[in-house]
Amino acid sequence: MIRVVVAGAAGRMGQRIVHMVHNHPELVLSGAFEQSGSGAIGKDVGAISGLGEIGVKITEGVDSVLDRADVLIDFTFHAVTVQFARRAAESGTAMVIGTTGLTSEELTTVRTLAEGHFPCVQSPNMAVGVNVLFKLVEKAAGVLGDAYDVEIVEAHHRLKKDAPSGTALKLGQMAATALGRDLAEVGVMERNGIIGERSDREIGIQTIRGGDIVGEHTVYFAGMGERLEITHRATNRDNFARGAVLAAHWVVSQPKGLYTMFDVLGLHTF
Ligand SMILES: NC(=O)C1=CN([C@@H]2O[C@H](COP(=O)(O)OP(=O)(O)OC[C@H]3O[C@@H](n4cnc5c(N)ncnc54)[C@H](OP(=O)(O)O)[C@@H]3O)[C@@H](O)[C@H]2O)C=CC1
Ligand SMILES: O=C(O)C1=N[C@H](C(=O)O)C[C@H](O)C1
Repeated sequence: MIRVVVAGAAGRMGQRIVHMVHNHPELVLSGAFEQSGSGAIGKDVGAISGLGEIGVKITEGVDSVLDRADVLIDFTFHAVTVQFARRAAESGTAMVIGTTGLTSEELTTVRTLAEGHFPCVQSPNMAVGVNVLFKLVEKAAGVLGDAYDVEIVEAHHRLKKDAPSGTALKLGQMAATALGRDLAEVGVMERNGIIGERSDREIGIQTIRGGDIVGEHTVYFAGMGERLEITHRATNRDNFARGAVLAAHWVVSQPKGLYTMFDVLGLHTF
């Protein structure tokens, strides 16, 4: 059995991952933790996540459980993800990182640590449908080329902390790369006032936050006289959790290095 520890186990994603790990025939939930001060510490993680008691208590901090982990699944907060990656590097523990909002410096740190010390799957979206969307957008941008304006709109629940979503940024990167552009140069994340005409090369990424929207992404390829729109809508979090659990099962038998869901799902050549 593969021993899985879940970080942020009482969170929205943590709870769904606990469910999926608990019900997986080849995985065992060997630990679940929250940060110091959390009201969930000491409680049975099954009771918190709606499974009923399963005999695994939520403990305090990564060091309380890391020695019980073959793989650590992290859906928490960008700054702590890097701390967990440092600890995983020391112990050689595999990781699955779903947390978004990492700065480019934090992403570089995670990459360097993983390449030197442990296998890690990192993706801003673990859902199969979204990973297919990434590839469709890459292909569509490559075929349509500069004659079509690329605009991305994402919508999420009112409690989300980062914007734009990690998924929207990756969609922007996929389109930018296919068009030979650099998203850091051409990405436009806000428009307000007398901004003038749209430039040919910009890629717009706009954000909606409200209510309990789980996660929606639309990519527009707007041409003169026609428009292609490709949308993914998540209606619950199980798609993300299922992908994270698939990645956890896959990553434990990989050599050290940083991987994406394209590796897990075999989508590189799609
Ligand atoms: N890759 C993907 O497929 C997906 C990625 N995400 C990303 O996952 C992240 C989490 O999302 P979500 O579950 O909705 O957020 P939540 O806030 O519901 O869950 C995060 C959990 O992590 C806990 N946490 C924060 N700091 C620590 C720490 N130092 N140690 C242990 N636990 C900690 C939080 O505790 P506290 O409440 O005390 O802060 C909380 O319980 C976000 O970055 C989101 O964008 C979300 C869905 C899919
Ligand atoms: O915070 C969320 O909820 C989600 N975050 C991810 C992101 O930032 O892309 C993925 C998903 O859309 C849900």
